[in-house]
Parts: sequence; C-alpha cells; structure tokens
Amino acid sequence: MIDYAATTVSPEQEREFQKLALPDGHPQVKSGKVGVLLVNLGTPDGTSFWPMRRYLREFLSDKRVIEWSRLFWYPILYGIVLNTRPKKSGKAYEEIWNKELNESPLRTITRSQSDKLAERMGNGGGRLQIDWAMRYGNPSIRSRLEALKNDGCDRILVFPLYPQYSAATTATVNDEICRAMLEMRWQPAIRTVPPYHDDLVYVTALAKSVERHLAALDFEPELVLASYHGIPQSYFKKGDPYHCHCMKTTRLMRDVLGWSKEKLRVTFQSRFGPEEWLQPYTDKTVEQLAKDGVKRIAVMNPGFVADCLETLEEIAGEAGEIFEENGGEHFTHIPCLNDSDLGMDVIEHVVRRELGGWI
Ligand SMILES: C=CC1=C(C)c2cc3[nH]c(cc4nc(cc5[nH]c(cc1n2)c(C)c5CCC(=O)O)C(CCC(=O)O)=C4C)c(C)c3C=C
Ligand SMILES: [Fe+2]
Ligand SMILES: [Fe+2]
Repeated sequence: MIDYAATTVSPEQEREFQKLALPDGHPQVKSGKVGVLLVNLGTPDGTSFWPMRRYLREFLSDKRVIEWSRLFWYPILYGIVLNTRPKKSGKAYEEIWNKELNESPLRTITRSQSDKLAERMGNGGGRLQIDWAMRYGNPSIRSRLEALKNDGCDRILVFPLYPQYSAATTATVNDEICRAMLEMRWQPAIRTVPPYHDDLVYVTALAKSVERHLAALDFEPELVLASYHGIPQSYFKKGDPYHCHCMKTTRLMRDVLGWSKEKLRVTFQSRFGPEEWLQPYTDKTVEQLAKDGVKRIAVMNPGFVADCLETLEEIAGEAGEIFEENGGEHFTHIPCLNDSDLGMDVIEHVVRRELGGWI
C-alpha cells in the first residue's frame, strides 16, 4: 500500500509508485526508457575518393573544427583541400582499414564498446537502451537520437567519448544534439557527459595499460610519450581548456605510475594546416630523441578512447619509422583502452555515475 499522506517518500514507496507509473501502452506515447548514446569523432564509409571527400567535407566544414572565417576558408576547402586530401587520407586509411567488416577501426571499436556496455549494464528490465553514433559520417547522431526516441527513450545520456574537453570535439557533439533537438516536437530530456580527464578509474586504467603492455613485451623504454591530438595554439589562447586537461591527465598518470616528468612526457600530434599547434610536436620529438641517442621508447595516446587513423597510422606506423630512421632501435605503440576490460571499466563507471537518479 502506498501511503500518499506521508511527508517523506521511502525507497519502497518510490518503487511501488514506479510500478503504477509504467508506460500505459497508448500507441502514440512510447516512453519511460533511458537511452545512452556513445559518440566518437567519425569515420568515412570507404577509402575511395568520394566517401573520403564526403567525410572530410562534413568534418572540415564544422566551425568548431576550423574557426577561420568561411569567406577565407571555403575557397581553400573547396578549391584545394577537398581535391587533394581525400586521395592522401584514403591511402592512409587503407593501411589500417578493417577489411573483414569493410569499415574503419574506429567504427569497429566504438560499436564493440557499445555492445559490451550493453552486456555489462543489462537492459534494466527493458528500461535501458545503449547505442552509438559518429559526429561525422555514419551512423549519425541525428539518426540514432531519433531511433532511441522512437524506441521510447524519453531520457538520453549523450557521451562524447573524449576524456579531455575541447570545443573542436566535445562541444561539437553537444552542438549537433542541440540542432537535432530543434526539430523535435517532443524532445527527450538530455544529459551530456562532462570531460573525465581526471577521473581515478580512467587514469588508473591508462597506467595499468602501460604497465601490462610493457610487461607483456618485457620491454623497458628509456621514456614514454603521452601523445595527444593537437589543436591550434589560437584555440588555446581563446580559452579552450584542452591543453590543461591533457597536462592534468598526464600528471595524474605519473603519480599512479610513480614516474618522473622525464620518464612520461607530453607531446601533441596530428597538426593540420599552416598554423602553429600545441607543442612539443610528437613527430619532431621522436626524431630529436633518436638523434640524441635514445634507443628505446614507447608512445601512448591517452586522449583517444579507441585506436584510429591517428594512433595506428600516424603513431604505430609513421612515428615508429621516424624513430628507427634516425637511429632509434626499439619503438612500441601502447594500444588505446579500446574495448578491453580496462577500457570498458572506464566507460561503465562514467556512464553509471552520470545516469545517477535515472535508473
Ligand atoms: C583543424 C583541424 C582539426 C582539429 C582542430 C582536430 C581536433 C581533434 N581531432 C581529434 C580526434 C580525431 N581526429 C581524427 C582525424 C582527423 N582530424 C583532422 C583535423 C582536426 N582535428 C582531420 C583532417 C582528420 C581526418 C584524417 C586525415 O585526413 O588526416 C581522428 C581519427 C578518425 C578515424 O576514423 O580514424 C580522431 C579520433 C581530437 C581529440 C581533437 C581535438 C582535441
Ligand atoms: Fe582530428
Ligand atoms: Fe593524422
């Protein structure tokens, strides 16, 4: 019996009332479910010219990614970049493409993270649904948000899978959610996951992944680089907290590992265009270390939750070659957390925390 006159609500009363408040099955009113949408950056549908061009066009037209005035940028984008870059990037993607599933590793891993999270969380008695999307390319945020809503999710937790906040990544996911919501008559309630660059579970998972990888190879590097995707210096100067978040993640990792600043160093990779980006640059650092006589290094990518073009081709491939061409002897890339148990522990931990009160 529910005591409606009671001045405080006990958990038992709350549970009893929830039974009464179950969705009533009216065909127009599907509701009562909670959705979780994992979102990563994006991916082309194929490595040939047109899929690459479509992907790069969507990505590089985003004002959060390229902040130059459209009047200045569009002639360069349409006149030069979209004519040359699709071929160059397509070749790079070909080297890492998942041929079996005909998709990029980022898509394979993000889907697997979503599947494994669903397994770990269960379906909450039919009340919880886990899904995934890409900010650029497919499956789009818009399509998956709509699908969750149509399946009866009236509360949706959107998880931009970036540990460190940047306007070029986290904010652009949130922008896209807002744009999709603008077109909805009946909007679900939305929560977005904040950056988790200083989360204990995340930082210790990274540290353990380093220790396990090195132990498995029986390899002791002279130093390890924590290589983060860069952003233009100008974004940092305008107040983007990304650089500070990267520094904090690394400082905390050093603490967990008991390593010095010299043993775990920060670098920034993947610059694009003529501007100055955050420094020190990963490729230049790797080259200089080899020239200075360092023989053994490892590189990790703490800012990427899934291995992708930027980690597999640019670091495991290119950076390794640069190191060895300049006199280095042993180079190893430490894989991202991906869908490993450690990686899933982080995703599950953050999702459970942010769902607080919803399930
Ligand atoms: C000015 C351009 C770019 C900014 C700013 C930028 C920031 C940024 N990107 C990531 C994560 C990823 N980027 C990836 C690929 C990629 N990034 C850019 C440009 C900028 N990124 C380009 C042009 C590309 C495409 C590839 C290429 O043509 O070289 C990826 C990999 C996607 C994949 O499918 O593998 C990720 C992930 C972060 C975290 C970030 C800022 C913090
Ligand atoms: Fe990028
Ligand atoms: Fe790159």
